[in-house]
Amino acid sequence: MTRGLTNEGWTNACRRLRANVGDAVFNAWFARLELVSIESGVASLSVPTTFLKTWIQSHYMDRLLSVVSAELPEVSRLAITLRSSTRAPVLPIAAVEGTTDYRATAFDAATPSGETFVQDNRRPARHREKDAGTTADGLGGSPLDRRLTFGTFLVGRSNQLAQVAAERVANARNGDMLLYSPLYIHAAVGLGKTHLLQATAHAVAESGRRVIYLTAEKFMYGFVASLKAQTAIAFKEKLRAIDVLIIDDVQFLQGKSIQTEFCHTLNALIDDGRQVVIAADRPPSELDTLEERVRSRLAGGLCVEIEPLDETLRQRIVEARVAIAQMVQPGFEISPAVVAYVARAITTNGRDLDGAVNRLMAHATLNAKPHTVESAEAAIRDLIRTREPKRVKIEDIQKLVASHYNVSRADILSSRRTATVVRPRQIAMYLSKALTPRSLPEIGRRFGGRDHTTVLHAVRKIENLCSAEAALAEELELFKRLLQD
Ligand SMILES: Nc1ncnc2c1ncn2[C@@H]1O[C@H](COP(=O)(O)OP(=O)(O)OP(=O)(O)O)[C@@H](O)[C@H]1O
Repeated sequence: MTRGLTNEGWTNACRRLRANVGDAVFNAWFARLELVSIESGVASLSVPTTFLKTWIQSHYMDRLLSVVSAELPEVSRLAITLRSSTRAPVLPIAAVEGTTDYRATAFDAATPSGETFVQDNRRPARHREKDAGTTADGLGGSPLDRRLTFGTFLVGRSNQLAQVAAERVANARNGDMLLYSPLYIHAAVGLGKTHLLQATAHAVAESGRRVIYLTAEKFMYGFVASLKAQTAIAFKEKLRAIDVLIIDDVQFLQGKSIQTEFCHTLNALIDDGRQVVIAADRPPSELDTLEERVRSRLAGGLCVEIEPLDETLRQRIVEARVAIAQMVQPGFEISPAVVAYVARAITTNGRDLDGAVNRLMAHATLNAKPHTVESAEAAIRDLIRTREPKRVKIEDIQKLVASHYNVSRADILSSRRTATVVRPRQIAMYLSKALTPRSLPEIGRRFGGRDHTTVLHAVRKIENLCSAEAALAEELELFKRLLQD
């Protein structure tokens, strides 16, 4: 059987299983199950934890075998194995190996103007992204990526303030009164800091002003190299002679003498009315490795955060990426339903959205047919797992705990006091307190109208048991992960 058919069979088997056991149980126990191989009638399936492996083996082997063999008739036995958390799943991902970085394909191959870029794919992804493109400026700054402009930066509620501030900086003219310097932009990974900083650098350069964009790493490297070559004074003068200094990833700035130099440069530029723009993955007050005076100087201008991308913005980013991908692969079609699905499923950041479109493109080529929501789901399944913890519902906690302990949700809500029901009920109450913002009285109400003191007693009891019973502690950890995934 070809890999494409095997993938399809596996996806269908998962769908059957979901229909068979229901969404809550499927999500709890099977969402992380992956097909590794089929050899001599044995389908090898992997899971990430021993607990899941044991649970599936002791409760679901028959049902699992029946759905798998119904879709993949060559399978007569199953083997559940443990996979390492770092290894990439073998199927279906192996089929698109080497193409997971979206920029290495669509975004690299063509810009909206059709321009082609060359890039060294052997360099680590992080550096490749920051240093992609070829327009190194004459001042020894980090190279700018020509694709990262204001034109390609999509604006939504989460990044509007940062975008407006950056554009103001970019549009200012020498001699204008500075509104804020430094402009400090912070955000979690992949939310567009580098994009915005490089867009600013492009726009400033186009206006004829002198701009330098440096990663903190490059700043450190440049300073140390100039010290070695005894050209430190020239290095400082060069930096202080520019109109706009842009430093990315300032959280990586290390070393006392480097920080002192950095602080001098900041002071010299800001005091002289020049613009400084900084980005980091946290606010200045949390830059623990930086000296206090550097932190306070960084906090002295305008500090804005890019917040997680909302669904509408994610959808627009996916649409834009698909449009670029279509320049490379004209037959590549993604239906609005699939775009909406990707935007809903990938909640983490722009980089993961890039990765998802890249996956879809590779899978579409492989399968030679347009994606359905189901095939898209299978193609990007492992990317979805890296998303932020979701809001947990008390009802989901009750369902999961009940299914784990082989009792019904009605038992948990009932007034039954047998040990087989009391313990799951207390665990579910404990998890409700730990994973939701609900108050004790609210939790009590949601557990069959119990008093808040009953909930408090349950929470304390499970906390105490956890310190004595390692197995219970491990089980609770797993529940938490399953519920938040
Ligand atoms: N608003 C946006 N519009 C268009 N593309 C975006 C937007 N936000 C993020 N992206 C894209 O998401 C990817 C990651 O963005 P970027 O590299 O700028 O993130 P970052 O915040 O600098 O991440 P890191 O902290 O890892 O350096 C890039 O391909 C970028 O173009």
